[in-house]
Formats: sequence, structure tokens, C-alpha cells
Amino acid sequence: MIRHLATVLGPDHRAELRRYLGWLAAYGVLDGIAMAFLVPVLRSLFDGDTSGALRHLAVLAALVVATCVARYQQAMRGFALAVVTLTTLHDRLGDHLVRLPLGWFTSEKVGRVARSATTGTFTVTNVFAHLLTPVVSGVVTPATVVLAMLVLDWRLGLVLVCCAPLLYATHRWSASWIGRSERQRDAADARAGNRVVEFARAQKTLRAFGRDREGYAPLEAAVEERSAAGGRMLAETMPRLLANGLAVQLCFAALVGTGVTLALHGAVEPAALVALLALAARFVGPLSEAAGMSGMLRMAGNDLGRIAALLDEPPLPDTGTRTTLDQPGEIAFENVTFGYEDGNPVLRGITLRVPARTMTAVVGASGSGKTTLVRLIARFFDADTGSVRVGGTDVREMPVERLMSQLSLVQQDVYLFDDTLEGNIRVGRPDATDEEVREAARIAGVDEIVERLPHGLATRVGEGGASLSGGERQRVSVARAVLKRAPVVLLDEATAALDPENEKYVQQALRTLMRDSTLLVIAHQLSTVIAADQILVLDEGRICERGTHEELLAAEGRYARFWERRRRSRGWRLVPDDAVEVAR
Ligand SMILES: Nc1ncnc2c1ncn2[C@@H]1O[C@H](COP(=O)(O)OP(=O)(O)OP(=O)(O)O)[C@@H](O)[C@H]1O
Repeated sequence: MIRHLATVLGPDHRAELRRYLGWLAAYGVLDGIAMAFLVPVLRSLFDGDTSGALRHLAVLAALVVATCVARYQQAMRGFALAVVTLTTLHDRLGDHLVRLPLGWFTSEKVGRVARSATTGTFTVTNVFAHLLTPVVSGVVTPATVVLAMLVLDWRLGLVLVCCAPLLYATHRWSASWIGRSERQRDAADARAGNRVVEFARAQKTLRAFGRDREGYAPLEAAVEERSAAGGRMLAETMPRLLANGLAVQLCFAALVGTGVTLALHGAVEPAALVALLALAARFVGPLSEAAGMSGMLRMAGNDLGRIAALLDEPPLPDTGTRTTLDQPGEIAFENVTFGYEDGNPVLRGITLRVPARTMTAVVGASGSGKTTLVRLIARFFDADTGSVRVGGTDVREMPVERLMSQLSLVQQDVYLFDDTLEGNIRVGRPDATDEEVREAARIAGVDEIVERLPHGLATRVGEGGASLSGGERQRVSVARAVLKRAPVVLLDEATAALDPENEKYVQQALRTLMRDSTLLVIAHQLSTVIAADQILVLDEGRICERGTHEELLAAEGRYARFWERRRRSRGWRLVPDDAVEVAR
């Protein structure tokens, strides 16, 4: 837990964390000593030794003051750390996320980030503000009381020492059971939460298939599983919490029994026994409080573990220093092999060259590795063997920032910010002039969308660009690429944009981009394939054919068959007039 707290706070606040823990421990020890000092005070009072009682009372008062100072210090430092956590954790998460490889961001991982950045952060602040104090002092204070008891009366002290293993064993036994059922309940909770989100996202599909009234089986199953896990947790937790309480009471009974037996045999003064039992009674209080709080601390520990694991995710190695580009704008693969899992390569021995200011189209069956090939250029992942070069330099030898400045990525799943159209295009180059933004919008066909919108370029597009169609969102993304003017453009043509209007605009943008940039396109439009200087045909992770459209048709191989199938299916599709012009 402490290790996780140190990870979450980061190196800048570790010294403060150590000081806080120091004060917390000091508070627990002082509290225990102050409790123990009740014994000499009571003894003096029972013995009628007024001056002795006053002396002891003075020491007790000093101890109480010191305890208050320690409590104040640990509370203030705990709250300060809670505030620091709240203000810095989001920054630390943000700083770490930008250093992770792009391939890390699957929807499951993004869900984890969302949970950690919201509920997780509040739980962690709660640890400092409320949870750690009773739990730490609930262990340190009773331990101090045991030591004091050994000094005051070794026999009763020995009873407490013998009780310690029983208390510890019961606590561990119940904690492991409770922890297991909590983890099962947490996992069922997360699954039910994910299903609710999935249910909300799937509304369009479900309603389209008339499933709006009847239940959604996966959600119902997840909710049932969650409630069963909750019931199981209750059934497993209650007896164990009772066993914890019973163990504490047993220890107290053993202490009272031993004390009374000693008193009956004259081995201890009845007055001293009363004082010692008063101390023992105070020993039970912090223990019970700690046991009560430890469940919440454990849950917070789980959240903390998840955040620490997130911050421990290995960042993309960014040790490259080479900024020189021997062949600006060129992309090259040299015998590249890559797999998402060991022993299951998705790309095998890929060697290719895309000369500067040319367009290469990548085609191939679904799952043949087209997207993966493009991802290796942007370092979503690093190749297992071989090298990927941009501008003649291995992508791993370049600082990541330098590499990204060379690339524009236009993907199928374009994300638009809940901002204006203009703001979304400007992401490509924030310092572009208004004229340049308008020009990029025109080239990518965004101006045609603008004409239909009430506030033109100043129209907000909604969360994720919800007010635009898939093809329109990709046009905005193409406009970003046009504005960025990066030497290399990686484009995954949107299948959602397979309508004549979008095809026309994408072709227009490609022509403009080709003037200054090298294009590698995962092509879905026949016109793009025909216009390419080079076509790579991928089959099960290998380049099985390469050449121009004419060369590949003449070869009468896989591409020629693929082309023939697509050409026939095109019979029912509308073809824009000027697409023919592009298709030289
Ligand atoms: N993040 C991932 N983790 C594990 N396997 C993956 C991942 N992404 C893709 N794959 C697998 O790698 C193989 C190649 O996928 P890739 O997306 O590169 O193919 P593709 O040719 O682009 O397919 P499509 O045309 O359908 O998009 C597929 O078998 C796919 O299941």
C-alpha cells in the first residue's frame, strides 16, 4: 500500500509522504504511551499518594499535548497530501498517457483510465484524509500498549503478547476471505458497468432490430451476476467480521481472567488491576476501529493498485536522438516482422519502399495486416525484427516528437473534439492563418459541409463529431492533414465514405497532398488504387504482389482477380464523373 502511495504521488512528494508517515507513527506511539500513563496515575490515586498522582498527571498532560501536536501534524499533512493527490494525479496520468504507445489505447484500457481518473482519484485522497490514520494508529497504539503492559506487569503483558498471534491470524484469515469476495464483487461491478455502457452504445442497433422493449440478455446476466456477487460477499464477510470481534473479546476475557486470578492470589493489588484493566480496555478500542476501517482501506488499496499499475505501464521508448533525415519524405521497411502475440506474426518479412512524393496503395483481404503495417510507421507498436524508416532514419532512433512531426494520420475512426469545425481543423497546425484553414477546408471538401451548417466553420460538431456523418468526419480529418503539411501522410480510407461525393473530395485532397507529401493509403476506393504509383497486395502478412495497376493486371494474379470482383460489384455503385479523371 505504501509503495503504491509513493508511486501515485511521484518522486516530488515522496519526502512529504515519509514525513507524514513519521508523524502518523509518532501519533500512534504517543497515544499508546499516554494511555499507559493512566496506570501510574490511577495507582497513585488508589494508594492516596496525592503528590505522586499530581506528578504523574503533569507527565500525562505533557504526553496528551505531544499526542495532540502529533495528531494535528499528521492530520494537516494527510489533508495536504490529499489535496496534492487531487491536483497532481490528473497531471501525472496525463503526462504518462502521452508517453504510452498509441497501440496501448484499446477501449478496455481507456475505460480503465476513465475509472482511475474519476472514482480512483477520490478514493486515494480519502486514504490520506480519513483512512490511514485509524488503521495505522490502530496497529501502532495497541503495540505500544502491549510493550507498556510488559513493563507495568509482565504477566498481563505476556497474556497480551500471546493474544497478538491469535488477533493477527484471525485478521489475516478474515481479510483474505473478505478481500477475495470484494475482488469478485468489484470485477462483477466493472462487468455490469461495462455492459450498461455497451447497452447505451448499442441502442441504435438494438432498436433497429426491434429489441427496445425486451431485455438485453448480456446486461441482465451481468446485473444478476453482480447482485449474486454482492450477496455472496455479504454472506462471506459477516461471519468473518464477527470472528474478528470475538477474537478481540476473547483476548480481553483472557486478560480479565488472568488479572482476577492474580488478584485473588495476592499477586497484584486490586487497585493496580483496575488501572491495568482500564488500560487493556483502551487497547481494544483502536483495534476494533482499525478492523472496521481495514475493509475500506483494502478497497482503496485496490484502486490505488490500479492507478499505480497505470503509472507503471512501460512508456514508448523515446531514447532516439537522430533528427537528421537522409531521405526526407521516404518510407522504408526492411525485413519487418511483427505480431501482437508471441509466436503469431501478423506481418512477415515485409520489405518495401515508398519514394518521396509518391502514393502507394495497400490492398488485401480483411485481416491481412494493412492497418498493422501503417501502425508500425507511427510507432503504435515497434517491429519485432527488421527496421521501419521514415526519411531514411529508423523510427526508433528518432525522438517521438520529431517522428510525429513527420507524419499526418488520417484514420477510419476519426475523433473530433466537441469544438467548432474550425477548431477541429486547426488541430492540424494551431498557428495556421484563417485563410490557410479555409483553404484546407476547401481542398478536403469541408466547405461543402460548411454551407449546410447554420454557423459555418464556427458550428460546433458535438462530442466526438456526433453531428457529422462518418465520411464527413473523415473529410475534417483530411483537412487537418492538408493543414499540417507533414512530409508523410498515412491514410486509411473510410469505408463509411464510400459514396461518390466523399470519393470526389478524398481524391481532390489526395492530389493536393501528393504535391508535397508521400502518401501511404489503405485503399478502399478503386479510383485511389488506380491513381497510386505503386500498389502493394498483402496476403496473410506478406506482400504477395507489387507494381502499378497496369502491371498487376497484366500479371493476372491475386490483384487481377481482386480487381475483377470489385469492378463487377461496382456496377451497382454510382461513380462521380471526375473520379474517372483522377483514375488516369
Ligand atoms: N490490437 C490487436 N491485438 C491483437 N491482434 C490484433 C490487434 N489488431 C489487429 N490484430 C490482428 O492482426 C491481424 C491483422 O489485422 P489488421 O487490422 O492489420 O488487418 P487489416 O488488413 O487492416 O484488416 P481490415 O481490412 O479488416 O481492417 C488480424 O488477425 C487481427 O485480428
